Amino acid sequence: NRNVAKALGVYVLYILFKYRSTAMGAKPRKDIVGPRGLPLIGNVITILGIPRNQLAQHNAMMHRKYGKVWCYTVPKIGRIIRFNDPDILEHVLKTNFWAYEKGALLRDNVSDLLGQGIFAVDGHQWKWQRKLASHVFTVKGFRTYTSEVFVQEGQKVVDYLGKIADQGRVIDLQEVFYKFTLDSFGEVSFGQSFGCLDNPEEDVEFAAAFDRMNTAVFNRLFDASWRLREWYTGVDKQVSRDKKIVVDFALGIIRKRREEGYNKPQKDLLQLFMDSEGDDGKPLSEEMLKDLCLNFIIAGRDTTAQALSWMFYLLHRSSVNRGILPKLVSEISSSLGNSSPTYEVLKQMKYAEACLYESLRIYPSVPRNLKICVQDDVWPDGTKVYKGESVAWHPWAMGRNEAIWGPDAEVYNPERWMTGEKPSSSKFPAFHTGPRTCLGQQFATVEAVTIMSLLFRSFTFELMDPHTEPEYTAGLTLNMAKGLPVRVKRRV
Ligand code: HEM
Repeated sequence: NRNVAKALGVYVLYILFKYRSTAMGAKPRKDIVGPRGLPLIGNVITILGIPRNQLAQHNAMMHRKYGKVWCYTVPKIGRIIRFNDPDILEHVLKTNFWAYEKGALLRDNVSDLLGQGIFAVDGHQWKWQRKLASHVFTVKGFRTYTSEVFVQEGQKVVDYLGKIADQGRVIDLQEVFYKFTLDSFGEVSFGQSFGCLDNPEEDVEFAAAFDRMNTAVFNRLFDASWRLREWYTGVDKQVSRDKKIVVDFALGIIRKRREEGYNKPQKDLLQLFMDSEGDDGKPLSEEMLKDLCLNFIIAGRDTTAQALSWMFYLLHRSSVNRGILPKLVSEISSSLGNSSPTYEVLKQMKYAEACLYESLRIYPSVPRNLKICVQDDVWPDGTKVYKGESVAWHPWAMGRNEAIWGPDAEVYNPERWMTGEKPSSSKFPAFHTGPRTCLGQQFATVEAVTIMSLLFRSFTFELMDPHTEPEYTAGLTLNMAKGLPVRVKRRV
């Protein structure tokens, strides 16, 4: 009837007026700057128009235009407030930690890959997993065990690169680092390597499946209708197949361990978790053991391999300060000589650590991040954040921000880390900060310093293209799209 039609018309006009420049559902706000959006859909068209591998650059450009806090709106997610400031980061990730969560939307998008593991969950679920995992990392002997694994797997890389050097071949160093970190993780997590370095020229099924899932999951974060898209394109079937490969692998190892028991002197991650209790005082379920181990592999494999790749790029690119590499090589030879690296010696190699962290400042393996506000909040600069709004920060943009790092922010200068006063984790958030800070920072640092020591002690490297910055792939982490082709020579 006419009255209903009239009421509907008025309602539509009201909605169109209310959401004239924001996505439907996002609270319209005049107190915060950002690009004007379209009625009902907000800024979604602009966002989708940004090439996925240019998100970091785009975000840095927007901060230059709008300052340290700006926002946009998209359907389903609502308002996303972006910031680029250590004080705000400290507030969001530390001071007012409980006011922000990863949220159900993220959990839903990534559940195929992360299940109910530590990375994906919030609140009580996260708290007890964090407590358990933190305990495992401080178990006596775990550090020694892991550094022995790094040396053992690193030696395989040295043997392989020796052959490549003798053949005069060009090699993708990033791929070698992926194999090294995955095999090391296999040993550390499950007491068995994935075998990538035993036959480095061949693909390993687990790694290939894992990589495809990673890409599929990342693409979901940009697409509210991903279920439909994946069904239409058949990606859903591929994801199911890949998930089965990854999950069967992990469950197979867990079941075998249950049947055969464990009698090695050093416990791997799986055994440490199997010997622990859940928050209900009972042993962990198979499902939880699988999620925990897979979350650790996800956390540590790509991040560390990429950090190594970007560091090798920065150390060899044409614009590098020529004094850095000789200083690093000299520290390696004076600390190690010809002996095998040990945890204690590696921890003393401060210049090697500085080279790694300086690289992570410019190329953080996790370049962007986002949380959902679950309690209204006010930031130190006065910005109001309402429940349901998302907040996002960009370690990539923060590392290049002159207001944070000074006019030479874009220069690779490990000396920044040698002054005795380390930058706070809010200024350098490559490993996150606050209660959810990375549990594997020491692990990753020792792993990276081990492999770089072994490699620089035996080889020299030459980039095939030292003048061009490698392109990134669209992904949760900063992968080089075409790898890092290098020529390797034996050091004379
Ligand atoms: C260069 C290497 C690494 C970088 C740059 C890095 C960075 C990060 C970042 C940014 C987070 C926060 C992610 C988020 O919650 O959104 C994180 C969390 C985490 N990382 Fe790392 N990570 C590295 C290596 C590792 C390694 C080797 C391990 C394991 C041995 C590890 C274990 C974890 C775990 C368990 C968490 C989750 C902590 C929690 O939610 O309470 N990471 N890492």
